[in-house]
Amino acid sequence: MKIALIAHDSKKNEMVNFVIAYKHIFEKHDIYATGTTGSRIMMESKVTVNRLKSGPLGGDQQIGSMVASNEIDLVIFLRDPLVAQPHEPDITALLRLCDVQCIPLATNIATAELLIKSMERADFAWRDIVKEKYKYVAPTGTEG
Ligand SMILES: O=C(CO)COP(=O)(O)O
Repeated sequence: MKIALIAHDSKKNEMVNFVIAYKHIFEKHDIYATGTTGSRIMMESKVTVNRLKSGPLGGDQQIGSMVASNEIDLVIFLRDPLVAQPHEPDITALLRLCDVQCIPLATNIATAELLIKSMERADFAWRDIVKEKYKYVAPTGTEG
């Protein structure tokens, strides 16, 4: 499965500790993360991460694009609900796309734990069926 991990600054320690605690699960999956979150996770947990751009520089939109193509199976986005972000429209768009595509989304650590434990139990097997059904096929005749 492909898991996206994103954390705002005040939640980055929580995210790193979460990945360390469930390292045995995260190691079995493809992890994608926004820039700074990804660096912290890689440095402190040694879990391999596909790092995208930093959130405010387009990282949330990169993950949103993967969600729109139904490529991401789980999004864990530890948001800071008390601090306004300069890229709030990108954040809202990503959350909206998760709902559009019915992608499991955790925005706090309590839900993240429930979802990661359910992934360990293979409760996410339905995602393989959905991905196959809605596989993105690039339109033809658009090149050049
Ligand atoms: O801003 C973010 C999500 O909106 C997170 O980005 P970073 O992981 O680069 O800090």
